[in-house]
Amino acid sequence: MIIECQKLWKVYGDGGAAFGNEDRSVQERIELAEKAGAYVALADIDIGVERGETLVVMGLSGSGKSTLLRCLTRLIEPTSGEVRYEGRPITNLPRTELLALRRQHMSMVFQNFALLPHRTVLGNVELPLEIQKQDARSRRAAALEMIELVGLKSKEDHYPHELSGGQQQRVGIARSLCSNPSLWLLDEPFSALDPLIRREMQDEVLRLQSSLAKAVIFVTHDFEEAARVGDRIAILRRGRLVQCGTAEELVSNPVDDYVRAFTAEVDRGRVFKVERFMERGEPQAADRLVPMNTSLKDVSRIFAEGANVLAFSDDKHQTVGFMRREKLGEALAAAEFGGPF
Ligand SMILES: Nc1ncnc2c1ncn2[C@@H]1O[C@H](COP(=O)(O)OP(=O)(O)OP(=O)(O)O)[C@@H](O)[C@H]1O
Repeated sequence: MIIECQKLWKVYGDGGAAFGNEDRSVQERIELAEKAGAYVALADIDIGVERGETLVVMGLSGSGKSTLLRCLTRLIEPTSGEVRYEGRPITNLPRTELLALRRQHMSMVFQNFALLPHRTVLGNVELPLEIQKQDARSRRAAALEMIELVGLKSKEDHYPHELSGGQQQRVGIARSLCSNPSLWLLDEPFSALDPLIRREMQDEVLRLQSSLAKAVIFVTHDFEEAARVGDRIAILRRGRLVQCGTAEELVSNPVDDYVRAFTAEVDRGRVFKVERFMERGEPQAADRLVPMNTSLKDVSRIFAEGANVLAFSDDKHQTVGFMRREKLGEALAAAEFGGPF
């Protein structure tokens, strides 16, 4: 794991010590603390993210998403529990070491872009390396590379106000990646963008993640976004981790109505992979071979383009299943309404 926490609590205000009695249940401890006048923002959270993995954190406003992100980097000090970076506890790391760890290995993208208005694109992107006291030449080279990577080549000398919202967030992304962090944190990075640009930016994150393989924690309110960018989704409710799993698991097996409400509006064809609907084995003939983790929606598109039989492969490119065009309707109905498959 790049970053993980165990039994993480953040309790604000007076009477916080009341939660500390581990003989009691988590719920009792929350009630004790709140009776004593404290506010429990995070209660007993265990979670971690591996290299190359994107964990999405979701929950209603005030459920503790930003607090969790900040406690993991100790931008907010946890009240109790352990945080480990690459297996090493950082909960008691001295201030200077913590700062160095953050600068070198962690970075964050914010909802409001947080760019410096009087600096150019280049000036903004190279800032983290300037803080690390890298020499001007090498930081400029690294920043230009990042600017190109996020598709803003030729905009190096522009100022933030000369850019669209989407472009400004690309600058935020380039800046956050410039120091080559292992842990990439994105706190509702696209909420201020309109839906089309938002999708484009989600694709951008997917593209960058597939080549850079960071450990990513991505906070969002939007389940469609979570399903698109996340390998796993963690749902928080009033500081507690209610459920953590793939989008498909949360949609097909929500633990309670709170989780169900998050997934209710989602396009299930996009979330469900064809793997659960395909017939096992090899077809006699197929028009195309497609990975079995393709969404049912994308499979429908391929059928719509004229295919009659599709074969599906596992991650070793072996054919493991197939689907005939006439089975698609049944699969889509099962995805939407449940049923045999
Ligand atoms: N310094 C503080 N003192 C007391 N309570 C706080 C403090 N900071 C945050 N809180 C409370 O902790 C809870 C969690 O806040 P947090 O910002 O993590 O929520 P969030 O899920 O990120 O919400 P949003 O989606 O609105 O950003 C909120 O109820 C908030 O009011």
